[in-house]
Amino acid sequence: MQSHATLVPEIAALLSAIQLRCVECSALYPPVEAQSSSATGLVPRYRCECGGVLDVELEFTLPKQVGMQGDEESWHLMERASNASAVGALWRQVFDERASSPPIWSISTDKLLLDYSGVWRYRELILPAPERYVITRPEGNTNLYPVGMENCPVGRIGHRQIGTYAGLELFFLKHEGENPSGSFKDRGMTAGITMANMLGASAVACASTGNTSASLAAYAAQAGMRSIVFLPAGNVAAGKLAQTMAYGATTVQIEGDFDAAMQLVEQVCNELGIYLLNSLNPFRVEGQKAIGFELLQQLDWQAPDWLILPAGNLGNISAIGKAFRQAYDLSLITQIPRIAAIQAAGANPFYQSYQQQFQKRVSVKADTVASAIKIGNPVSYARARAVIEACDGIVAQVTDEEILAAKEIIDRSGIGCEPASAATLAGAHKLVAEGVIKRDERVVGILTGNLLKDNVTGIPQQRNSAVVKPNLDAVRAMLAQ
Ligand SMILES: Cc1ncc(COP(=O)(O)O)c(C=O)c1O
Repeated sequence: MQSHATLVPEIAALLSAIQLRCVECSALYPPVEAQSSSATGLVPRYRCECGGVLDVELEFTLPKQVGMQGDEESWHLMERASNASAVGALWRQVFDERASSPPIWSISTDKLLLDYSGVWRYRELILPAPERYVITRPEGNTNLYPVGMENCPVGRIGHRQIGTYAGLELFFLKHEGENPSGSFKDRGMTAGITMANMLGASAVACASTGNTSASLAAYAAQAGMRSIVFLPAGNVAAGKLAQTMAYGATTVQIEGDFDAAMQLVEQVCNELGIYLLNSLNPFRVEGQKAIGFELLQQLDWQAPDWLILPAGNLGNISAIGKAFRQAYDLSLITQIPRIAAIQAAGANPFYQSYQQQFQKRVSVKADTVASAIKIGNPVSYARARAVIEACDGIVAQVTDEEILAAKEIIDRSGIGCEPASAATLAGAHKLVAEGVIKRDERVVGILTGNLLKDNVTGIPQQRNSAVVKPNLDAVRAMLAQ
């Protein structure tokens, strides 16, 4: 990484505006520290001295041109207005203007333009990086499918079986498997790799159950950086492993589980000066906040009653919970959704801890068919716990059978998802049946990964498929069966 002296002034200024706060003890740190003994010059900080994880703090500034009807002075007055809803309206204007994808090539200036339609639509709330350092595919801008039951006023016929299964009248699924590498990880990765780029990193690394590694490898390739990934051998779905290797990552398959890989990568990065891009890195969490902002904007800033999502390493719940809180503080919304985190019963440390009112942190030996959430000692435990407590959220668990039953419904509706994502629908089904979520409440569920990531687990290999002779009689006979 670059030394402090060689950081360009605009990056040095951005870094000095950012502080990292420990989620456990509130200690504050700069995002990078100069260390003369280090061969790399600048040392990024991922943890507090007390071992706690860190959270980005940054003051938000509206872009100047927005809401500037009069002179600059009146704009500043407006910006400082005590009328919170007026400020909320200004932010909404910024995000609404950017939501439609602009041309990415300007003939008049002969310049490539940054696509602001996805994650970077919210750049002031995520990472106000100078444009030329931003590494983006672009990502985000994923669909929010209305999937409510029969009497739902919107949505496709084939999708209603999802709402019927959940027992929800107004239900939406946001498909994060529609991101460039096929999972929500791309949202955090664009922010994380942009920070790596600003710091002049030449190599990046992560531990992964498969989706982070695929995303990291894709973005590192784009940035011209080396990527090194640590995977639990034999526990990564073939599609994810194929992506990771095809994008050129050095792939270290360790004889151990994800939790062991996570411990190892942290050591390796600290010792060898490689930039760490797990969600332990607080800038990954900042990028993933865009899921929360985007779904609120897609609902015209009318917050849903509930958000449901699968929970593994707990980075995503931390990010979306933070986004909801910030959207509320900026008067973009008037109510904070409750969050339901769903764990697989065989990989349920967060659920067990929740059952004990979070009095103690639990870790387990994880085992589930949903390999993406096969995690026994989640890194973002403290962040996620704070989110659940602040939003009156809940943590539930579902069995592998419930996950696979829900996956079949999502797949057969034509939307499709990977096994871990189906925990969302399995959780909705269970929580509505138990009366925790009411059937007339407005609910958004997150589908975290694409169906093609794992083309084996939970996919009937035989149904509706047969090899026949190439003639009409054979086809007739087959269809009649
Ligand atoms: C498809 C999928 N769903 C859910 C998760 C869990 O997200 P988190 O680890 O942020 O809790 C992951 C994490 O790898 C994932 O890949």
